[in-house]
Amino acid sequence: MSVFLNAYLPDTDPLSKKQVVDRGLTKQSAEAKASPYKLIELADIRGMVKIRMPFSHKGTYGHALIIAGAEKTMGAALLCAKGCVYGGAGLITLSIPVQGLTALNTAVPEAMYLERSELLRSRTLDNYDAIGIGPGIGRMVDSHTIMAEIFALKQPVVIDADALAILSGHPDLFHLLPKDSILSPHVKEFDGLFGPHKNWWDRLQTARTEAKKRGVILILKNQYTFIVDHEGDVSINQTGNPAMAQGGMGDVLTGILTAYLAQGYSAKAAAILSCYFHGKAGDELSTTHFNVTASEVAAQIPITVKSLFNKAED
Ligand SMILES: NC(=O)C1=CN([C@@H]2O[C@H](COP(=O)(O)OP(=O)(O)OC[C@H]3O[C@@H](n4cnc5c(N)ncnc54)[C@H](OP(=O)(O)O)[C@@H]3O)[C@@H](O)[C@H]2O)[C@@H](O)CC1
Ligand SMILES: Nc1ncnc2c1ncn2[C@@H]1O[C@H](COP(=O)(O)OP(=O)(O)O)[C@@H](O)[C@H]1O
Repeated sequence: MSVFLNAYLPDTDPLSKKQVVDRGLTKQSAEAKASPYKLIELADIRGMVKIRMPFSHKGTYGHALIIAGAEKTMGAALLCAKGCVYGGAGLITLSIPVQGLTALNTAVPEAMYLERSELLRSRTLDNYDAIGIGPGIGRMVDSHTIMAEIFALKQPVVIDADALAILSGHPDLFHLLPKDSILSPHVKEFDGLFGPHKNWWDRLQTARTEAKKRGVILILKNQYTFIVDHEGDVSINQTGNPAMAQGGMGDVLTGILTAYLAQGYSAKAAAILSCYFHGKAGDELSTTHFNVTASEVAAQIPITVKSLFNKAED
């Protein structure tokens, strides 16, 4: 029986009711009329995860830099760092305001610290395999200059939360965004970037056009999260549940995304795997928890990934 796109949207419109969704990312690709809308299935995920190899070491899994946090939103930075640690990056450095240093050393001792002022020192940014920026940065001093320096590296970067707001206010900067970057807006952030939309169908069409035009991955977050790629294809993530509707959940996702990029996954694979495991971790926790915290989701990630290799069911 066919599945239609409207089942995955929170509102109604006439067009999504007619749009068929393919089950699985590759099953229909050989057919002439493959749908641009595809459900992410467990079998897709199994084929994408790289196993951890004998003799590998921390250097094998990449060095991630997270730029996050402000005095009153240091929690966002710590949650993002936790997402990155549990997401499996080999080394993690967190650039936060100095007031957060004790909290960092206490809550996430695996992560190293980089002074904000160091970010603009020559060649500092060259030391990292992946950079994620945004959770809780608020009105970070020098944000425009720092983002311009990061973009000048011409490497994919993960952009979330307040960094999206900075892009919304600076089209010149948005224009410089490196190809293969990952943007992870929720609906309000998405409309902040691209203007208001009358419904989710329209929003998805804008996402497809913009992702193609800019050569980036757009992760439009919701109960069902849409991962829109450079071809304008939309991978629909089905994991996740309302127990996860709590502050900081997106900050953890940003950390996981940065961890997967640092580990050498393509931007699209990083986006698909991160969204799948983030939601799946929340699903596993919700079997015993009425609501789940962002910290718990982060800590569940390695367990969720490991269980992929233990279970044969689909
Ligand atoms: N512990 C910490 O330090 C934390 C720090 N954080 C950090 O703080 C910064 C600002 O975060 P923020 O929550 O104040 O603003 P933002 O996320 O833009 O929301 C504004 C309004 O948009 C809406 N809305 C949001 N999501 C939606 C959705 N999925 N679907 C639909 N609507 C949605 C909602 O409006 P409503 O629908 O309630 O009218 C909401 O009130 C940011 O950097 C973040 O990383 C947080 O992560 C929390 C933990
Ligand atoms: N009802 C839900 N079902 C599935 N996933 C959810 C639900 N509510 C929130 N999430 C997930 O939690 C994350 C929230 O991100 P975001 O709004 O940026 O949070 P924050 O800014 O508090 O970190 C997204 O990944 C979203 O998919």
